This record gives sequence, structure tokens and C-alpha cells, in this order.
Amino acid sequence: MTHAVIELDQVSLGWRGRVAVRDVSGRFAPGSLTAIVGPNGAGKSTLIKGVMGLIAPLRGYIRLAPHLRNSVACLPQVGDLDRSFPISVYDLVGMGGWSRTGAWRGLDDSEHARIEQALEAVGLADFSRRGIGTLSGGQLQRALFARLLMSDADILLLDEPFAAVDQATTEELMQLLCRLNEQGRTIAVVLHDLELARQYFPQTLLLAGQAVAWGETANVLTPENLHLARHLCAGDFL
Ligand SMILES: Nc1ncnc2c1ncn2[C@@H]1O[C@H](COP(=O)(O)OP(=O)(O)OP(=O)(O)O)[C@@H](O)[C@H]1O
Repeated sequence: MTHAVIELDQVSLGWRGRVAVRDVSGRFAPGSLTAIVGPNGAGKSTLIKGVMGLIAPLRGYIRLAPHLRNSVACLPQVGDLDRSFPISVYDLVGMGGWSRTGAWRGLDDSEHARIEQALEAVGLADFSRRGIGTLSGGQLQRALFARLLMSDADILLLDEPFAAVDQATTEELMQLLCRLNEQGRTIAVVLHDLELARQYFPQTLLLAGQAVAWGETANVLTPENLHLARHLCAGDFL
């Protein structure tokens, strides 16, 4: 069996003592590309926050491979960001390199070049001096992708990165993610678009307050599993 980079062992996570996602066991293999799907309120964001170490499990264990403990980067939900914070697109993207540069040191030429390249890659080269509060939802998602491109992290966790983006932009950003995955990074993405999951993601975790299924996408996104997920959560599901 391949060693996991992230292993969940009977993990329950929640808020203020209330369980949001129960008894999840499974593993993210090195270099895997996993879609995390499920109805509203299924616990997808909660699971991401647990793996990030932002909340502690109520039960069970989340184990990261020891050499990767400092190597997790996250693209948060846009709703979790304070867009009124007075920071330029350039500086937001530059924050992605803090594991190399530290938060307070000046940036050297190579770091500036990396920021320019990341902005170029997401089509925001002309937006670098703009404040993040002036961006459209889709432009902000692109800026967050650029910040992720700056990171050397081996594990990338993305929470609804395509929420505010049109189809063409989604395809473009998806290609960027595929390239990061080809470089060997382990990637998990919270999604609502099941077709996107089927098209691009070899692995899927279907959540509905618990893990309904976790494995090869075609085996997970079956009508039976989706039906079960809908019944377990009283939310809307595509
Ligand atoms: N910060 C929080 N404080 C209290 N409860 C929370 C918090 N975040 C999430 N919850 C609760 O945990 C449960 C799971 O929420 P979560 O955001 O993980 O679901 P989700 O699958 O990401 O949903 P969506 O698709 O709507 O984003 C919900 O009942 C939610 O109300």
C-alpha cells in the first residue's frame, strides 16, 4: 500500500462540541488529486480546516507524513477573507512565498520574478497594484490561485476555488492545478460541480456529515451514493 501523506483515522470534527463530520477514515496518497464533494453543510470546509490544523478533532486522529508537516498550503473560501483589508494584489500574491522569505524581510529579485510569473500565469499581470477590495469575485479567485502558485507546499487544499468563476476561467485554473499535480503535489479540492470532478479528478471523497464513499471517482459518484448523500443531508445537491 502507498504511504499516505495525510491519513484520517476515525476522525470526527465539529464546532462548539457539535459534530459536523463524523468518523471519517481514509488516506490521501502522495501525488493524488482528490475532489471533495457533498451537499451544503456536509462538512467539507470543516474537514479542510481539520487537516490544516485550524480545528482539533473531537475524536480520532489526523496524521500528516512527518516530513510534510510544514508543507500544507490552503486556498480559503472567498467568504473567509476580509476583502476590506488594505493590501494590493501584488502583496497578497507575495504572501504565498512567506515560507521562503518570512513575513517581514524584503523580497529579493528572484522572489519579485516569481510574483510576476504567478500573476502572469493567472492573467492578472495588469492588476498587481490594485487593492484586493476592487477585484471582481473571479479576479480575486485568480489572485488566490497566484498566491498558491508561489508556495512550495507539497500539499494543497482548496476550498471552493471555482465558486465565483465562469466556465472558461475554471478550465484555465484547472489546467494550472493539473500542472501542480504533475509536479508531484498532493491536491484536494472542495467542489460543487460533479462534472468537473468526473472530468479531472481521479479520486473523490463524498461527504454528507460522514464519508459516504472515498476512492476512484467513477466508483464514488454513483447514483446510489449520491442518493444516500442527499438523504443524509437536508441540503440542496446538484
Ligand atoms: N465557524 C463555525 N462555527 C460554528 N459552526 C460551523 C462553523 N463552520 C461550519 N459550521 C457548521 O458545521 C457544519 C458543516 O459546515 P461546513 O462549512 O463544513 O459544510 P460544507 O460542506 O463546507 O458546506 P457548503 O457546501 O455549504 O460550503 C454546518 O452545520 C455548519 O453550520
